Amino acid sequence: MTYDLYVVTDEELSNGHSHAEIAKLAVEGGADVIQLRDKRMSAADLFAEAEKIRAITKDKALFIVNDRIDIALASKADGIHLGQSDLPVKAVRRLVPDDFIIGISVGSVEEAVKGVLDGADYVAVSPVFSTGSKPDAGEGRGLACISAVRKAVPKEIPVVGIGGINSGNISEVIAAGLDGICVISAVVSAPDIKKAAGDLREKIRNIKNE
Ligand SMILES: Cc1ncc(COP(=O)(O)OP(=O)(O)O)c(N)n1
Ligand SMILES: Cc1ncsc1CCOP(=O)(O)O
Ligand SMILES: [Mg+2]
Repeated sequence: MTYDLYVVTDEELSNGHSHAEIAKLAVEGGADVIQLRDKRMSAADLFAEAEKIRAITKDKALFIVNDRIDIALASKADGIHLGQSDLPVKAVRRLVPDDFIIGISVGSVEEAVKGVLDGADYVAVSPVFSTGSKPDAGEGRGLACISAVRKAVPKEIPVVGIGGINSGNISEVIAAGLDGICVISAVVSAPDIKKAAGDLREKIRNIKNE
């Protein structure tokens, strides 16, 4: 299981694609992880997209649901992504099977260490750079935060990063310590989602093999 290329869906930032269409094209391009993220859909509509994405990702990619443990469990997703203002990791850990993946957004070493102690399976430095894709994300934490978090958490815990990452800065974020990169616009807003995912994944693999 790898977190090399982690694609977060966003219908509003795509050129007319549904979450499931984005997921299908990204998986065809080689995405390792798909996160369903939508702050506006009804539970019924979100569940319908989640079921489609579960089928698309089966045996091909991990499927993570943002924020919503009800949708994640009901759709048999592989895991959930939680932020600092979402349900606490400890509370969700009590609800889910042992192999269920819990990811946590972190903006500091302290949040990363606490997240792992509470039971998170991966940490996401968030946001790495400032981004227009999440207006309330705040200021970028920068490369120093990546390096500090990577040093502070056990090597078995993947450290990914999100926010303003694209083909032009992958090298530096991986050099700083990221195990995988999470993107919205670099894939979802591209004219050819499959090609954008494929190009990014190839670049990540090449950098890691250098
Ligand atoms: C992989 C990944 N990292 C960070 C986030 C952001 O989570 P959060 O801070 O809870 O903000 P919202 O995405 O819920 O607006 C994420 N979703 N995925
Ligand atoms: C969901 C999320 N969480 C922190 S930044 C962000 C948005 C990332 O989008 P982009 O890859 O387009 O900067
Ligand atoms: Mg959240």
